[in-house]
Amino acid sequence: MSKILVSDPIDQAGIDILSQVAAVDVKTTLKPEELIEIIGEYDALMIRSGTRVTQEIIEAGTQLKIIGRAGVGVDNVDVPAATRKGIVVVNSPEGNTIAAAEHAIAMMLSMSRHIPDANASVKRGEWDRKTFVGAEVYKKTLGVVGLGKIGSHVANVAKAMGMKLLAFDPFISRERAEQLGCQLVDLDLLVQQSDYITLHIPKTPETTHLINAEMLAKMKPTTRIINCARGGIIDEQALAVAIQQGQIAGAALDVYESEPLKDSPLKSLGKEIILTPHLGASTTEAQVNVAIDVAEQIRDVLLGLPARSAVNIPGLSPDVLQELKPYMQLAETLGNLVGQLAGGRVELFNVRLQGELATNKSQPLVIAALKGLLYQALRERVNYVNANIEAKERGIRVIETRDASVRDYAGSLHLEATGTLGTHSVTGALLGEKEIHLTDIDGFPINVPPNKHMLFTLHRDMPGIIGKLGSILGSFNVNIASMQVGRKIVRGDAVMALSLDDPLPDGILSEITKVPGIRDAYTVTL
Ligand SMILES: NC(=O)C1=CN([C@@H]2O[C@H](COP(=O)(O)OP(=O)(O)OC[C@H]3O[C@@H](n4cnc5c(N)ncnc54)[C@H](O)[C@@H]3O)[C@@H](O)[C@H]2O)C=CC1
Ligand SMILES: O=C(O)C(=O)COP(=O)(O)O
Repeated sequence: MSKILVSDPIDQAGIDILSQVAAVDVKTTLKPEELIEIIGEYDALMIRSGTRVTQEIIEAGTQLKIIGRAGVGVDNVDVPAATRKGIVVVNSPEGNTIAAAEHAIAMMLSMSRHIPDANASVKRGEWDRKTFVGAEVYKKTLGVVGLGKIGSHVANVAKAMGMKLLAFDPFISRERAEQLGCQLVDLDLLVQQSDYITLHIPKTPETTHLINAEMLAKMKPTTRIINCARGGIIDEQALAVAIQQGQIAGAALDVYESEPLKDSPLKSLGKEIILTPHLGASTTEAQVNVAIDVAEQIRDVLLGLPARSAVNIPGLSPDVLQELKPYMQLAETLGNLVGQLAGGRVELFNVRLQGELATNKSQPLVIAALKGLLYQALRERVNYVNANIEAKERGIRVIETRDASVRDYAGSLHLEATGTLGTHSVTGALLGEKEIHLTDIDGFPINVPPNKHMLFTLHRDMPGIIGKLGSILGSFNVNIASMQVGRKIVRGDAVMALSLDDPLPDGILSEITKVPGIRDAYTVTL
């Protein structure tokens, strides 16, 4: 039975799903060295932001197949190291969007009305109404940095509160920003004009210290800044100085350069600053959402199915995946088959997406085909995550082409592998939405479902060949389940595809190729 380690607090709904397929250990107080020591036993690791999954942990996770982040940010996971080892990293891109957006709004209003300090003063027995005079957000300008899922919801709510909206996001179109009621501007203008600035971007090398002393100096003395995205996007030292010196009015932070926040000049500031302990995603609703979302993906991956929100498998969004699911197996089977026909080292791999598959959305099928192609060499070590890297390291050039005009089937795939031993091709399609059929081998039309054990021959179409082949297989005690000949012209070249009940014993191929008229024979195990 598989084993899953849950190393951060996860809602029980997620644990229940994981328990359907694996033994689940919940250990939420592990030190890094303790995690390294035990991770080798586990097939999957489920985390939140509390666990740093370093390269060292990934190296020690010799059985790991998947790391599930019950939330959005995967900056605490060494994703490139996981990718190199073929470990899928999944997250929950939308499960906590509303929670994080509402936290940002709550921070903005709490900061404007000094709610945390006013509350504390009443609880101390005071009744001080002068100190806590606040500011309204109505008709003020909110600058949204990062107009993705969370930033968009914040913009919608802020608009409803009567705020004027500026946005900075180099990857968002002007039309999208306008739809959200935001004027798209550059960061300089945004920081100069905003009364409130809220950050909703990932932490990357480009965004680290994006808000630094220089940026803070451009802000108005009345500006308040909110960071519910990632620590380190604001330079904390520079922020503390800017608040102390009255360069800006205040800040509300949920995330920090180093968590938990220990010694920091931010802690000694007064009512100008609000600090929460990374609570953006901490609502009952969001925790149920992300736990279920990620646990389902871990369960699926352990059952051999693809994940819907893998961060290190390109182009696999849930709706696309749903559409492509039946074709993924087709692509993988054909890749495996053509790899075995080609034998030797493959140098060029051409994947042609045909009919309704001839769209950009079908790109994951290329990876699935590549995974199939590499299966003979790498077995279980190749997966959707590392297939591209493995192909590159083996010097396999992958060419992807599309032909929407091929209409024999709704969608079909044509794979061609050229290697040290020559070129082979195979085409396949789905019948009745699920059943895989091989429709062409090396340019010869056939129509057979793939079988675990198969034999293909290239021969001259002439009387007696089939009989001779049958007797050889019989003499080796191999039972034929089905047989089909594909030919272009009568008595010309032909391909025979045989499905066998038994594996082919060693030595049988040389017997088969001795039959006059049989030029080549290939065994395939799928
Ligand atoms: N405090 C908390 O508990 C939570 C924090 N988060 C964090 O919130 C952030 C935003 O999350 P989502 O909205 O779900 O992500 P998203 O991917 O939907 O949006 C991010 C946006 O940032 C933009 N962006 C990327 N680089 C940029 C740059 N250099 N300058 C300006 N814009 C840039 C992207 O184009 C995208 O539109 C992430 O850092 C995530 O980790 C998310 C959930 C909870
Ligand atoms: O989803 C995210 O990016 C978050 O920051 C939430 O973090 P958490 O799961 O609450 O540790």
